[in-house]
Amino acid sequence: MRKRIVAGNWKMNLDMEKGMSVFSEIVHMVNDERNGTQEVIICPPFPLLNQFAKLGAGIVHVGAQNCHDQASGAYTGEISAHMIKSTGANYVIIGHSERRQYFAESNELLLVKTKQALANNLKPIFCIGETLEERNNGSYFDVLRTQLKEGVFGLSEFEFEQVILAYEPVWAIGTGLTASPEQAQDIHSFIRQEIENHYNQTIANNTSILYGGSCNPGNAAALFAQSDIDGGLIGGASLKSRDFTDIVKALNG
Ligand SMILES: O=C(CO)COP(=O)(O)O
Repeated sequence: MRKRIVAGNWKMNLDMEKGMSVFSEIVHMVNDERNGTQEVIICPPFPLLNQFAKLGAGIVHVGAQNCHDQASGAYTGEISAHMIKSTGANYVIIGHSERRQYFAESNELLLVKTKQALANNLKPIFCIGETLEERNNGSYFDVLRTQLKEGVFGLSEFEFEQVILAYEPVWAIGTGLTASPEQAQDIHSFIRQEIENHYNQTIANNTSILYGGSCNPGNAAALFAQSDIDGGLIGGASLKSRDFTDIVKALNG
């Protein structure tokens, strides 16, 4: 059976002191709310990974927000999947729309990054999503299909089984405009069908597909009640311990 997951993406927010304080609160609160079938993950900026991996104590897991596509070498300023793993983190977000947009990351590059992550025993949280223009001009199914086909569908079955997918419509990220539960379910069921077409039904049924984009304590329960939505990838609301924990609670049903 697939896992239900809530992951927080802190993006480039909070410093060491504030980050430690919010994360400690989250660990404490999630410990009280915990339900063994769920996975709770926080993806802070790189400098916080090691401290958080220790503090998380297996109650809240830790992931990075990006990794480099090469194992090591002369790439000033970059961080490898191996380095991330060595901090105690177990996850990495790959292909967030902000990376695709601001750092020109292509589907092909993201496939290489995903392989690097897997080679270092990091679970990739692979993001796909359409822009507002693509939603409005009706090309979004094609866009999502291409992101899957040129990206994660380049993995073997064995590799793909380690991947968590996240559907994040770009028009819903940080805008307060959430996809309705029906709109999101529609896309999630399309993604699951694409997985079945490319791999098989068992793999499709076992893949966790998270929704991301202005998810908050007020709308999380309705989104998570959809049959193909297995949790959320949370931006802004993951920076507030109470809001984030309320979203974790919404996953309990
Ligand atoms: O980009 C996101 C998570 O990766 C979503 O961000 P918001 O929840 O702030 O819209």
